[in-house]
Amino acid sequence: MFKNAYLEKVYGEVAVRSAGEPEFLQAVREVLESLETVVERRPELEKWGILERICEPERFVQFRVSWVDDAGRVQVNRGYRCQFNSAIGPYKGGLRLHPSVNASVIKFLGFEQTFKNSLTGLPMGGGKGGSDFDPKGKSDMEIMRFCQSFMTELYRHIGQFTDVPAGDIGVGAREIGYLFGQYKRITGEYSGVLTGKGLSYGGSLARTQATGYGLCYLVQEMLSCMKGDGFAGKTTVISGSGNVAVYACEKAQSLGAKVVAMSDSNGYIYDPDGIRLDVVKQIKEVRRGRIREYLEEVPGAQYHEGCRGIWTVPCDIALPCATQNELDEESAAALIANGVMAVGEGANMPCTLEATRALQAAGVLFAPAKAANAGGVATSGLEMSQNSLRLSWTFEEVDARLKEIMTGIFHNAYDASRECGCEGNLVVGANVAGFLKVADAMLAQGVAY
Ligand SMILES: NC(=O)C1=CN([C@@H]2O[C@H](COP(=O)(O)OP(=O)(O)OC[C@H]3O[C@@H](n4cnc5c(N)ncnc54)[C@H](O)[C@@H]3O)[C@@H](O)[C@H]2O)C=CC1
Ligand SMILES: O=C(O)CCC(=O)C(=O)O
Repeated sequence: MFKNAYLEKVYGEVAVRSAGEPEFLQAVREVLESLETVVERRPELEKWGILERICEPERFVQFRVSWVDDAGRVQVNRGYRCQFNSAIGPYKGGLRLHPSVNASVIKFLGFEQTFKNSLTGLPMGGGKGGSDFDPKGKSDMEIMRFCQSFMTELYRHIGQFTDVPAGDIGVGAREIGYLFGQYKRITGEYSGVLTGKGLSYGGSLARTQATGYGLCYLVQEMLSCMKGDGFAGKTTVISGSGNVAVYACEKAQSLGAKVVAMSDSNGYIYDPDGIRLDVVKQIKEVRRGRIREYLEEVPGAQYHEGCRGIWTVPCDIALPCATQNELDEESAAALIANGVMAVGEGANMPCTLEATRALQAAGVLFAPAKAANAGGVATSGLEMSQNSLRLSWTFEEVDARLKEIMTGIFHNAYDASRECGCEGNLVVGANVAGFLKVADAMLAQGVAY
């Protein structure tokens, strides 16, 4: 699998130590496969055990979260925080609430976050957390009690200078508000300990839009530099209908794309006239309903059960924005057969390794998640800066910085791919560029013995 013996050894050790953690091993393998030329050029990486260290979280906390439901019954969930790497700044990364959350998922997300945060150019280490709690169907009071109980343990592990969580799947402004309130209640401290906060208590303008907008800024730059093209006039398919998907749709449409399909975990809608985002926002952001309800407002659209079918919808640009491994080799084959031109990963690791390889081999432009969805955490970094300065920047100011950061990430990854001898392979480029900054900081900081 690896040409280089050091990479083979490191991956073998991780595979033994993390047996039973498939998502984590998938993420590690993808990064290590990108580092062949780097380890050849930099023997000090092996001497100082950088790869062994970078693949092992600095700290992994697992805890019980007990809370009382509306019927007065005690419920128990499992909470996690993985503090993966603090070489370039305090741990930073979201919290995910979803029944599929386990140690493997949290570790893969924390590992990816380390390199993604490095690519933003901002001083943030990598972390991730969450719980197997399922927010679907829970009342507002149940969500509040869960968040308060979760923070009652989490607060001792986080802080504005140590670890700054934010949202992810199942965690939006409402949950961040409950988490922040409980942190403040327990510690008596008013600080930028979380990002994605409401605007009335320290949140940043444009954080809500940032991941989706940022994805489109990077894809637009990739299309422009690598194909002399852009979103204008392109048929686009976006999976998911949560935070990332909704704002990717908004920006793609404003850049002239025609978005024809979106989905949730039950199925997808196809609207040949172009998705009406006001309807999707009403369903998802206001009513917290299901995507099939779109047909009540737009009877001319179609609804199909099952979410993978969305990749059979013909399109020029595909933006997977739902969850990990949602786009497999079969889906990639369908996209290629329909002439897809570019894929931009809005979700974390939405394409399987096989799907990524197939798309790249077919000459499809491919923007990997670490680069493409870094706009969310980059804007969280800007929220931290504003909190420290006790200032709020305008929407236009934050959006302009976001755009600059995303175009910078594209060029950084592109240049790194050229230096590695595989010009245009942004998977390799993003992994190498993200890795080198973290590795150099680890080398500079030494190893304790
Ligand atoms: N919110 C953020 O700022 C960032 C999020 N991400 C990633 O983007 C992805 C989406 O996150 P959010 O939009 O924040 O979550 P969200 O909770 O707002 O939305 C998730 C959406 O995906 C749908 N979904 C779940 N499983 C699905 C499946 N198998 N097929 C189709 N739809 C499915 C859900 O119904 C929901 O509409 C995740 O991978 C997350 O880690 C990455 C960077 C930043
Ligand atoms: O805004 C943040 O801190 C984290 C965003 C996130 O979870 C991600 O980039 O996957």
